[in-house]
Amino acid sequence: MSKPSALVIDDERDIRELLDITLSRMGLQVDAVGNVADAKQKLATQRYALCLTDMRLPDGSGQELVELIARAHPDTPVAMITAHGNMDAAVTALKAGAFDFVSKPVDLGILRRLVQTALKLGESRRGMPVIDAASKLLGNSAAMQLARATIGKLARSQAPVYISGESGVGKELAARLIHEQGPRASAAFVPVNCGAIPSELMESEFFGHRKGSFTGAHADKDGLFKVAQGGTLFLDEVAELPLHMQVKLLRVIQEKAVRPIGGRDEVPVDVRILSATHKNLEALVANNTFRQDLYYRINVIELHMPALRERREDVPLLAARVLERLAGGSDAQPKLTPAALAALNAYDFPGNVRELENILERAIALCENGVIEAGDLRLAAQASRTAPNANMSTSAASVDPEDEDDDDNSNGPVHLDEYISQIERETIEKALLESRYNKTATAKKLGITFRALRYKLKKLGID
Ligand SMILES: Nc1ncnc2c1ncn2[C@@H]1O[C@H](COP(=O)(O)OP(=O)(O)OP(=O)(O)O)[C@@H](O)[C@H]1O
Repeated sequence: MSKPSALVIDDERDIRELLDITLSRMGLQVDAVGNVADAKQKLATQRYALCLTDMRLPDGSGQELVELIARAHPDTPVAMITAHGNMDAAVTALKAGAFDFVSKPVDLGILRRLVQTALKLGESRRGMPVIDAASKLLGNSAAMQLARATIGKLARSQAPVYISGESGVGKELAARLIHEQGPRASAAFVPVNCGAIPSELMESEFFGHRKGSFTGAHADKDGLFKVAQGGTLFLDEVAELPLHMQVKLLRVIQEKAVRPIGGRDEVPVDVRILSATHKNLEALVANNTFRQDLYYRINVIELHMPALRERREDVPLLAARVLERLAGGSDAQPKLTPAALAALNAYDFPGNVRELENILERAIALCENGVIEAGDLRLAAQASRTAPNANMSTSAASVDPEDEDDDDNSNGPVHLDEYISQIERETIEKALLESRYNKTATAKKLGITFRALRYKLKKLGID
């Protein structure tokens, strides 16, 4: 098999030579040129497995080359060599389609990893197993098809992606797919809920610590960046990062290196950062609770996951798959009556796909003979407390003939639901008080996950 080839564009002879030697030792055949015109000529005649370009060139800019390659040779990964600390140039290049950047003076360890990632992108084009995204991130609506196509493209880049969208829309699922479809798939995907780590433990959790660096540090501990080495770190609920951690994270992204607590040296890290929050991060930047510079760096590319009510046509497919999964392969899979399906189709789903899953799980428990009636969905009572569009929710409830006389029936199921909610609310409020409003401790006390607690707080309108 012929060697993969690389094109290096830098006007400094020393750097060209250094890159040439390093890449040649990695088994690449290297062409090294010193300006834009020569680079264009090479690109017109040969296919490259990788391009590395300097930012400032005598007859133009590296940015111009990045744009040209993204447009005319989209299969060729191009990385920008930036001046130390010039993240603005790196972000601009990533936005234009560069797959990564490396800053000067070039750290050879980081460069080697970058090259390996680029070569893997080539391998993935040559028949590595293809992930069927449509069977994981379900939905045939135009919005979901676009989301899946965007995810496929983002998987090829190393740029930080910020995934926005309401709670339960599938942000984590999207992040997993970006990881699984990309060159980092064989390394770890490490999701971390930034709201669930106590502020004082955060630095040690992220960066690790050395034995004896603080009371209780009985042994060396690897941080999450180390665990995710070569893979992806997914910062869920990134808005919950305290300001002191935001500063530290910014440095890591810039330097591509971490320093464990008590450690003397910085350790290079090769981790792609994906982040998400259901909060409006831009608004948090505006009121100074989230650093603008960090926002700018984690949000190089934004992927917006649409709310379920904006793609109602996906509800029947999602409902069918959830029922299938909950039935666990048994033949006695519960069925929705047409009225129940109509009620779901008209419902607003403030908690999105996660809420749909919860509704169906509860309906399976409530229904008789494996037939889910509209009343088993309990949409009306739930919607009156949570749906932003109460009219829509009421119309959903009216699809169910059984619910029509519920108002006159004080023993009816809606009242049972409210009674249960009341108990839930009291129990959660008591646990919150006892845990001094620490949500992680509250969730532990209640024996539920942090996410489940957050969902219930939202559902019950507890602030
Ligand atoms: N398009 C989809 N197809 C199949 N399942 C989905 C889809 N979207 C979401 N889900 C499911 O809904 C649930 C919630 O998804 P996920 O945790 O990815 O949402 P999220 O946006 O990260 O939520 P949060 O903001 O609360 O962290 C999961 O069980 C996930 O598998």
